[in-house]
Amino acid sequence: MSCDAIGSRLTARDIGWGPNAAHTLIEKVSFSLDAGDRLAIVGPNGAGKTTLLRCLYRGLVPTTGSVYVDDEDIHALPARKVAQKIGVVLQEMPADFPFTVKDVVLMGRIPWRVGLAGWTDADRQQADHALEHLNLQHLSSRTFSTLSGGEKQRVLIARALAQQPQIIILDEPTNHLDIRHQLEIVDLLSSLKLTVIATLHDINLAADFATKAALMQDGRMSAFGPARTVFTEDRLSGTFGVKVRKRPEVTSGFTFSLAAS
Ligand SMILES: Nc1ncnc2c1ncn2[C@@H]1O[C@H](COP(=O)(O)OP(=O)(O)OP(=O)(O)O)[C@@H](O)[C@H]1O
Repeated sequence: MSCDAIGSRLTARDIGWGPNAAHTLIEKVSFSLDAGDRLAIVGPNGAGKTTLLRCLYRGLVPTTGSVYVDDEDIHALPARKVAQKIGVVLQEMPADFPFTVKDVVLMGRIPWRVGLAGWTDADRQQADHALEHLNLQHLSSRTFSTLSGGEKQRVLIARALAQQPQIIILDEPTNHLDIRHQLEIVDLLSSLKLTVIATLHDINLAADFATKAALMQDGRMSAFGPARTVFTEDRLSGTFGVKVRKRPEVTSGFTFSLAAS
């Protein structure tokens, strides 16, 4: 079942991308994840986090460098093969989607479909399992576009799980969620054996969730490593230009305030 799937290794080597030769948005990004790692990417608005994610899931072809999943260069693989390995949950929500929740989750099975065959029993089981995992069974017949932002987000995560990927990439997955659902999603992602890569704006949530962390600043990955070594007062204040204090009694208890000018 989707929740028992094992993650893959992912290696990014010297990734760079820009809309044209004179304009680079990310440069020389290199890092390596072991199977089952959970990477939190944090950084200021416009630092290049989403652009990096796009290169990692083959949404953009990097202008330099390569991305490997278990030694296979994803940009040399057909899109369908990559979709069998990497599930993606993006920030943009389809606004007017005339499908039920169950239909949307079943769409996660498209990379596994053979020819024009309809959904198989295995497809339906995977979709049901993902719906259960996200506590969404009661919404399965609702039209997706009638859901709240938080409910939509959970459906899109269920769709990614139904895809049975080894790696799941999420762009600000807790954005639309209230605090309880934020914690539930982070808990769920942490309970998977998959390799997970997520951009997050909440540093404390990121510190709780991540085995590895990366700081992005001005298109560069300025720090990467075990979360506890990356999330330090000095590094965070240098990256965000704010005063950062760590509360010693809590593992992930950072407080933030504007630095005196
Ligand atoms: N196709 C593009 N052409 C030109 N500029 C772009 C393009 N895509 C993104 N940008 C710009 O590149 C910068 C980085 O964007 P990106 O979305 O990767 O940042 P981010 O770190 O994810 O930001 P946020 O935290 O605000 O979501 C931004 O200034 C953005 O406007």
